[in-house]
Amino acid sequence: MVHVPNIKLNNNLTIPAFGLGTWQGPPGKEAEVGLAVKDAIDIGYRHFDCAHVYGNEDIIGEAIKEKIKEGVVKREDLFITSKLWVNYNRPDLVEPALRATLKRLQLDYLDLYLIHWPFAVKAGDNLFPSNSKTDPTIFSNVDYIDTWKAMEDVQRKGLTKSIGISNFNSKQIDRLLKHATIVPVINQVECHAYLNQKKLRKFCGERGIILTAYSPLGSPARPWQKPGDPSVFNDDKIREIAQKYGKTSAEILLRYIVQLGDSVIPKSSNKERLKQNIEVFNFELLPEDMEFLDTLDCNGRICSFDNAKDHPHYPFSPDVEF
Ligand SMILES: NC(=O)C1=CN([C@@H]2O[C@H](COP(=O)(O)OP(=O)(O)OC[C@H]3O[C@@H](n4cnc5c(N)ncnc54)[C@H](OP(=O)(O)O)[C@@H]3O)[C@@H](O)[C@H]2O)C=CC1
Ligand SMILES: O=C1CO[C@H](CO)[C@@H](O)[C@@H]1O
Repeated sequence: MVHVPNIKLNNNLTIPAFGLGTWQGPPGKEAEVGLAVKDAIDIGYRHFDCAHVYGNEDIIGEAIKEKIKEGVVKREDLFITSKLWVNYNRPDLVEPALRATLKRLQLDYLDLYLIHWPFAVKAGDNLFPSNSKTDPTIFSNVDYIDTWKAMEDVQRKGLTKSIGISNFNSKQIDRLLKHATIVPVINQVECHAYLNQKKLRKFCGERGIILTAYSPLGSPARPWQKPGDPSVFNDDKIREIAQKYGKTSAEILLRYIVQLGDSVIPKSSNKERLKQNIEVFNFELLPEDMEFLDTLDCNGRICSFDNAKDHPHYPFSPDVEF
């Protein structure tokens, strides 16, 4: 069984440094995730990153239930994250949204619940509200501070062990901390060799917040990819380092994040790749290779949610450095 180290959170709980991403990019592939979760549990994965918007919490819930029933794991061995989608950021919708997630996952509590994005869209059950196919998204002006207060309430009620944020920038975190009673344990952000988040990691670390790195392989199957987009996954320089260690590019990219100290959540639905990915704890990159990988940073963000760029709580405006 693979041994995955834990990272200590600011509330003295821990998060496994490695987990499985469950966002299935291409539509129609939702069912694959059930098999992937079951394979992953057999391999030794204990940390699963879910979200309402991924549309597969029910399938993941079934897979987890099956593995608990088989006696392979107990609920308390698992670390399950989910995220509040932006149509439920209004404070009175947070608890019902979390309860619906728990129902789909067939769980009594989450280990971690995250605000998925700091901006909100029109409240209601439509995840992507717009007036027509060509119209832009209908946004709302819910303040993430008010959402956070409701997140604190659901933690107090025991519906989740910890709460955190995702896609928040440094200014938003500072503002949140001025109003928060509970400090977020995690900021889940895009992080890979083209966007290594050095400044945000330091900033969050000084405030007791750990980063979880999403799209650590550069999300090579993301639906909005265009031909010619830069690809960290296919970078020749990473391939060269991989050859030097007798590893794959994926292993080098994942080991890089692990050595930066984040929790990392690559997605795979392939049993061999699930095994390969979690074995990044059995080798180490030399300091000179870490330094070289640092030089590849080029602010290469791929998950930028451009639709929301004019929203006052959009996190990636050019006027905010990190
Ligand atoms: N908070 C947020 O806003 C966001 C969170 N996330 C979370 O982060 C997770 C990971 O990010 P994601 O965007 O999915 O992308 P990743 O960077 O994890 O890349 C996943 C892709 O890489 C392929 N892959 C995985 N392992 C290997 C390997 N060893 N060799 C070759 N190819 C490999 C997978 O294909 P295959 O399945 O065929 O192996 C899949 O197509 C998501 O699933 C989600 O849980 C992601 C985006 C935004
Ligand atoms: O986690 C994510 C992946 O999918 C979503 C869209 O469908 C993204 O917006 C999001 O941040």
